[in-house]
Formats: sequence, structure tokens, C-alpha cells
Amino acid sequence: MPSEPSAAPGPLLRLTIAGGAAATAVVVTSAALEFGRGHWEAALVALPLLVAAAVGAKVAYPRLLASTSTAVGLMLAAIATGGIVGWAGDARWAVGLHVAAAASSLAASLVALVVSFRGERLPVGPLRDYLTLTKPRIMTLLLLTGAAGMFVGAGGLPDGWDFLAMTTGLALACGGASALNHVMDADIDRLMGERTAARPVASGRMPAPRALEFGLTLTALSFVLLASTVNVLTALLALAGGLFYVVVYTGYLKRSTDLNIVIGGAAGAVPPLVGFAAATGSLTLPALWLFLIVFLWTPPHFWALALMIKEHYQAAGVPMLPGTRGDRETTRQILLYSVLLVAFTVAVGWWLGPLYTGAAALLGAYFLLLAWRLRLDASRRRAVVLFHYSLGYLALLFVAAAIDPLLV
Ligand code: HEM
Ligand SMILES: CC(C)=CCC/C(C)=C/CC/C(C)=C/COP(=O)(O)OP(=O)(O)O
Repeated sequence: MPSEPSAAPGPLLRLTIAGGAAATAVVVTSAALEFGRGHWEAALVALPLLVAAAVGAKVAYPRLLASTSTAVGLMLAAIATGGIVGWAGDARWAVGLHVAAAASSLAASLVALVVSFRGERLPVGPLRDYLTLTKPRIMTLLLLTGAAGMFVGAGGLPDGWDFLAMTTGLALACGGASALNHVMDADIDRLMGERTAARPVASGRMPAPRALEFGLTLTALSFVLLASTVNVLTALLALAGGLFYVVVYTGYLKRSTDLNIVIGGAAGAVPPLVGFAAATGSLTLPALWLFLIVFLWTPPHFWALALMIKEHYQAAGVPMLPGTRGDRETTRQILLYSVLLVAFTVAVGWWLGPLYTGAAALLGAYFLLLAWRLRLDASRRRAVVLFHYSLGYLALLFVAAAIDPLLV
């Protein structure tokens, strides 16, 4: 992370620390009054904000590391001793430890807030670049699959407020993860041609710490919003999807194996689980089917594109199938995954309904035709057609799954 040791955190990280300190103050004052529901909810708000600040400090602002990590450690201690309070039947010693931990966490977070105002200010960067960091076009399809997951979970129209909260929380999680991906991939994005070299961090327009703070803040806000207004399972799933994309796919798989997108594709398949859990508070078979549909769809979706920009990945030393195994093998694998995808989507029609099954068969037949044509002739034109069709295919298939319970 190219950060000057003397640089000050940006306004977003400062706000995150201030939010964490404010929520910790609520934890402490509500403890002084009574141990009610608001007390635990405030802790659920404080913890993700403090963790985001500590991660930001670890990566970019060493000066903030001691205070933020102390605040996190003490908040965890307060949560653990809170459990002991319940177990020990409100014994005075346990209550004392619990309150002391929460109050010390508040003190540490206030110290962090003061320290966050010290140092040289880096530029903030244009607003449009922040939007670019969230990969908005990809996010649209991720949100659509999440929304469909919620309709399937609800067996029809979900509650309007829950739907709004779920889509906002999921958008924050996807946008935050994508921003962190921009930070971690800046070195290779610079080498991969126009599509990626002009990105805010890769091009040098935006200082990496600004994008890091943005990604961490969105991720923490997503957890806070989903946990406090939807349910904790939904918040954990969105967090897990984002972490998998950032830590496992971006941080490790992408640069180390040509199975990167097969395994990493699991991250992009999490949104339907988020939507389903938001509607039901649990995960059952239909949620797993939706997850697996996106999982099987990802390889043909991405490899069709990778065939067109193979040289870009090779220039950056990123092992993608067309570069490591050649175009012939890639088209073979695309066809193989397409057959699996279409067979699977039709097979799960038993759970997802007749309208959905009809759509899966019709849309799938054309998917297979395009994959077969690409197999016969691995031309750029045929790869472009399959790539674009893959986007419309997934969108329509998930719309069909969402409206099936409404119409049939
Ligand atoms: C590991 C999994 C995936 C990889 C490696 C991947 C890769 C890519 C790449 C490199 C692009 C071109 C983006 C650009 O123009 O800059 C793209 C486009 C796109 N992807 Fe994926 N993708 C994956 C999974 C997904 C998932 C799960 C979704 C949504 C459900 C998705 C939705 C889209 C959309 C909507 C576009 C078109 C964006 C545009 O028009 O610019 N992708 N994908
Ligand atoms: C629930 C939740 C938050 C899940 C995370 C979902 C998520 C952000 C998936 C992203 C999939 C994607 C854009 C891959 C692009 O790969 P790449 O980054 O290699 O593409 P690039 O070459 O364009 O950088």
C-alpha cells in the first residue's frame, strides 16, 4: 500500500472511527442504565466499524494501529464477558469486568479518533471514481440474483422494507468488495490494457488508501445495516461473500491457478443466498440450487471473455485458461460447463416451478447452441456473442425464478 507514514486517514475512515466510538458510547451508557436489547445491538454496530478502522490502520496507517486494535480487542472482551454475565446470573464481578472492558474500548476508540486527525491530508479524488470502484454494471446483475433469491425465499413478493434493506446492504457489500479488489489488483490492472489500466487506483488518479477506506467503510456499513434491520445470517453471508472475493479470489487464486474463477466463482454466487436468508432467516435447498446455478454459469461467462482478452491476462502474468491451456481446451471446458449448467438448471425446476423450468429449457438450449458454435470455431466474434448472451441468460433465468411463484 503506497501510503506515506505521515499521511492522515481520509474523511471516510475518520467517520468510521467516529461511528464506532459513538456506538461504543451507546454500549457503555446503555450498560449503565440496563442490559437491554439496544445494548447488544449497539455492540453489533460498533464492532464492524472498529474492525474496519483497525484493518485500515494495519494496511495504511500504522500510527492508528495500537488504538484501533485495542478498541477491537476490548470490544470483543466486552462481548465475551457479557456472555459470562448471563451465565453467572449477573454476578457483580462479571458485570464489573464487562463494563470495564466496554468503557476501556470506548477510551481506545476516542484515542483513535483524536489520532485520526493528525498527519498530512491526501487528496480525496473525484466522486465518479468512487462509483467506478464499486463496479456498478457487474453489481446490477449481482443485485438482480440477490433480489430473485429473496423472491424465491419468500415464495412471492417479499416485505418491501426488508427488500429495500437487503438490496442496499448487498449493494454496499458488493461495492465494498469491488473497491478492495481495485486496491489489491492495481499492479496487474496497470498491465492489462485499456479496460483496467484507466481504473482510479491503477491509473494513479486516486491514492490507494482512499479506495481502501471506501471499501472497508462500505463493507462495515453493509454488515451494520443487514444485521440491524434484516438478520445476522444475512449480514454474515454478505460479509463472507465479500471476504471470499477479496481474500481468497483476488488475494490468492487469481494470481496462482487457472482454476481461479472456478473456485473463486463461489463468491459471485453468494448474493442469492443473501436474498434467500433475508426472506427466511435460514438456508434451504432452493437457496443452494440458486447458488450452484451461478457457480456453474461463471466459467462459461468468464472464459468467453477471457478468450477475447487472453493477451491482457498473459501480459500481467495472470493464469487464465486460454493462456495456460489454449483456446481449444478453453472452448471444450466452456461447452462442458454449459452442458452441466443447462442440465442442472432444468433438473432443479422441480423446486423452482414450471414457468422457471420452461425458461431454463429455452434459454439453456440457446446457451448450448452458442457454446457448441464456439467449440467449432473459437473466433472472437463467437466468444463476444456467448459472453453477452451469458449476461442476459442469467438475468432472465433469475427473473423467471422470482416471478414463478407469483404467476403459477
Ligand atoms: C470469478 C467470477 C467472475 C469473473 C472472473 C468475472 C469477470 C468479468 C470480467 C473481467 C468482466 C469484464 C468487465 C469489464 O468490462 O471491465 C465481466 C463482466 C461482467 N460480469 Fe463477470 N465475472 C465473474 C462473475 C460474475 C458474476 C457472479 C456476475 C453476476 C452475477 C457477473 C456479472 C458481470 C456483468 C453484468 C458484466 C458486464 C459488465 C459490463 O457491461 O461492463 N460476473 N466479468
Ligand atoms: C455477497 C458478495 C459481496 C459477493 C461478492 C461478489 C462480487 C463482488 C463478485 C465479483 C465477481 C467479479 C466482478 C469478478 C471480476 O473478476 P476480476 O476482479 O478478476 O475482474 P477484473 O479483471 O475486471 O478486475
